[in-house]
Amino acid sequence: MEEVDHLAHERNKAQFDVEAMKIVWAGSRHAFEVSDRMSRLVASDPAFRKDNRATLSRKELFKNTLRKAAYAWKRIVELHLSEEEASKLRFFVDEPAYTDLHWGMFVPAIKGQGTDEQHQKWLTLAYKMQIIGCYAQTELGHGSNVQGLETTATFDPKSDEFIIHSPTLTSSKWWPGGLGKVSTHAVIYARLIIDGRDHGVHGFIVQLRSLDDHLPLPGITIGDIGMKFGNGAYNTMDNGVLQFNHVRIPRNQMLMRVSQVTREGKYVQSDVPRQLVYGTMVYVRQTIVSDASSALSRAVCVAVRYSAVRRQFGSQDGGPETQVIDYKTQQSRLFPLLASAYAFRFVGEWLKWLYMDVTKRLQANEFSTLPEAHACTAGLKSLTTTATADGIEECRKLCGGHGYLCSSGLPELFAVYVPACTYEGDNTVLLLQVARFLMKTVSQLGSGKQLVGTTAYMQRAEHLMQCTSDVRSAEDWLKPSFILEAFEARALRLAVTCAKNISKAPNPEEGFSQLSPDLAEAAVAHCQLIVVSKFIDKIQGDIDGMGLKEQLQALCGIYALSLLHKHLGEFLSTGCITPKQAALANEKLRSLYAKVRPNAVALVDAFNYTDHFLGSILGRYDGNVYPKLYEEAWKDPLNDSVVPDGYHEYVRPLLKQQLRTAKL
Ligand SMILES: CC(C)(COP(=O)(O)OP(=O)(O)OC[C@H]1O[C@@H](n2cnc3c(N)ncnc32)[C@H](O)[C@@H]1OP(=O)(O)O)[C@@H](O)C(=O)NCCC(=O)NCCSC(=O)CCCC(=O)O
Ligand SMILES: Cc1cc2nc3c(=O)[nH]c(=O)nc-3n(C[C@H](O)[C@H](O)[C@H](O)COP(=O)(O)OP(=O)(O)OC[C@H]3O[C@@H](n4cnc5c(N)ncnc54)[C@H](O)[C@@H]3O)c2cc1C
Repeated sequence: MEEVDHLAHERNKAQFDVEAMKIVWAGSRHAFEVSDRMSRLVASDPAFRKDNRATLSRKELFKNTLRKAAYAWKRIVELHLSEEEASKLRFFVDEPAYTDLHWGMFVPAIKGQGTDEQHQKWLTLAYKMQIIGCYAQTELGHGSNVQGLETTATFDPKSDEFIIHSPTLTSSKWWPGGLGKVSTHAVIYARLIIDGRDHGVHGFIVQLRSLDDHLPLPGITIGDIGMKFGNGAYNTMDNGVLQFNHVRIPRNQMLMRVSQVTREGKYVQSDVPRQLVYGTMVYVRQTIVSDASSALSRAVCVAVRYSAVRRQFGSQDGGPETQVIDYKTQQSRLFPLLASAYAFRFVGEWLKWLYMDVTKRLQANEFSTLPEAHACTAGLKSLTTTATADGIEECRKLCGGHGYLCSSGLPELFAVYVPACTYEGDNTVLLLQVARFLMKTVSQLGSGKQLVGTTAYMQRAEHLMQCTSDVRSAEDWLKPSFILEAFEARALRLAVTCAKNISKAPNPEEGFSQLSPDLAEAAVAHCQLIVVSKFIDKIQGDIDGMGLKEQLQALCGIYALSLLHKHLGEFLSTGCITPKQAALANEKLRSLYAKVRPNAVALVDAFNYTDHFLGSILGRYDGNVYPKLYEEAWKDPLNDSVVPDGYHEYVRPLLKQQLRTAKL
């Protein structure tokens, strides 16, 4: 039977070259080709099927994940895939697994904090998966407060070993992914104790399980911490609990790039900043920003396609009803999310560049850009994951009742995604890190210190503190200079107000604590400015392809002006814009929605997602939603029999009783 594209009429309306946009979305032609090839490889292989996850029991689900991870590794080896290809393949398998932590944290922790010798020994094993590792930092009693960790690593000069110990219940490692059932090794974070002196938290490589029978080594207790939010979802991951009872490891298993312990038990701090112990978190936070654009774009792809398929009301003379995507309210909820998906993509690209740049500098012992890299990764991780988690849920609502079905793919996407607001740093805790950085920067204003990078705008404090916007028409709001000035003035004024209020407190720490809600808002304003400015930079760079610039300009305008609308109170109360200018911004926003409307389906096609990856009947490429939704319902195990199990025990007696009552 010939396949019908129910969305063809939408695709025909597109005013830009979708194939060219796919390259822009992917970052380069090469990235597009790798991504396209790997997604098809996964989608065409029945071993990677994932449509049954919500109905499997935890044990079946977990075993199935182990099977897929092993099979993925087999394919990676057989096909001689590069690191880039392998990581894309795992991405498209689309199932949280111990491998995420092995490749995503264990390997980077050793790479970033280990010495050359340690790389040689441990990375060689890890790259071949002859050992499997996880990242065990968080404890039952302490997650956000890394300095508060309780696990100890006490140096024993007699045997040249560290003794790893969990002194309390709250010091049990708790949460690390891959730990519960699979990892053979871990990078453990513990307090280094030498001769009774506490040198703070350091990383250690510890073997947890035997490589022969997988049993925990003596002195080690490990298990899974139990079911998590949602069916399927993150329950494919064995987040674990771990306790040590005086476990001995050789001295050379402390990660010694940042500081060393000598044979004699001398603690040596190199000139590398201590904060590099936190380096793996900086790396992962940076990857989380790109992942946010992937998760949000996926939800938006489902919601846009389905909104074009779904019709409600407005039928005239027996004609079709209105596509829900044509309702302005639907557009005002959906298009800012579409714009955010693109915005996060571009800021993620930039952040990756920033991270590489810092890494290069660190290698050359140049540490000056580390605080900014920390503030940017922490802030953007927080901003993008909060917006993405909220955005996925909004997309589910945008799909009406059918969005609540697991077959829409959205409940599972939300359940898998939402812990990103917590892991790798709670989002509020991270915003307060940005705020600390901002307060430091504000305190340097007027000192003659040259501000660079993402705080360079503060250099123009004198102007930004008193300027009023020159916007006179709705059209003016499309000009990058007007948008940037409004966002810069708002961010700076919020930060400066916080600094002034802190200075009134008895001491800075007390002031910071009292003002922390305002500080978190100032941090959000600063981070939104970064996203807006990187979007503008992207558009001002080289972009080839028919109509691409126009579409991206419209999306950038939607991103910025919808934020302006949402945070209007801040823009008005800080005097950055007038109520009249706010009304003009809203007028412009409406016209941008109209501009994007005919291109909406093509703009989500540019993400190049296969139906396998989307995992959503509502988001199917061909828009053939109703027959497939109907078909899918019959696959539910509850429909295996017409009369359900339990009818005879629990339903029939009730009905009989009612019959007797009725006869009375
Ligand atoms: C909140 C902080 C940052 C607090 O750090 P602190 O040293 O106690 O206190 P502070 O006075 O605020 O900071 C001291 C100083 O350290 C700086 N700093 C802090 N973090 C970094 C960094 N990463 N890079 C570079 N610099 C950093 C701060 O800016 C401070 O600098 P300053 O003294 O002001 O110049 C820290 O405890 C932290 O990062 N907590 C969050 C814990 C976290 O993210 N855990 C992640 C566990 S792994 C995980 O969740 C994996 C999930 C993976 C998955 O499944 O995908
Ligand atoms: C799915 C998942 C996977 C994980 N994987 C790993 C892993 O692989 N390895 C690992 O080591 N860890 C892992 N974690 C742990 C994770 O990193 C921590 O949960 C996270 O850092 C938050 O810490 P917490 O749980 O202690 O939150 P808490 O700090 O207890 O937060 C609770 C509340 O207190 C607030 N709060 C805390 N401190 C402050 C403050 N100073 N100021 C204002 N408000 C504050 C927070 O905003 C939050 O609202 C994982 C967690 C999850 C959910």
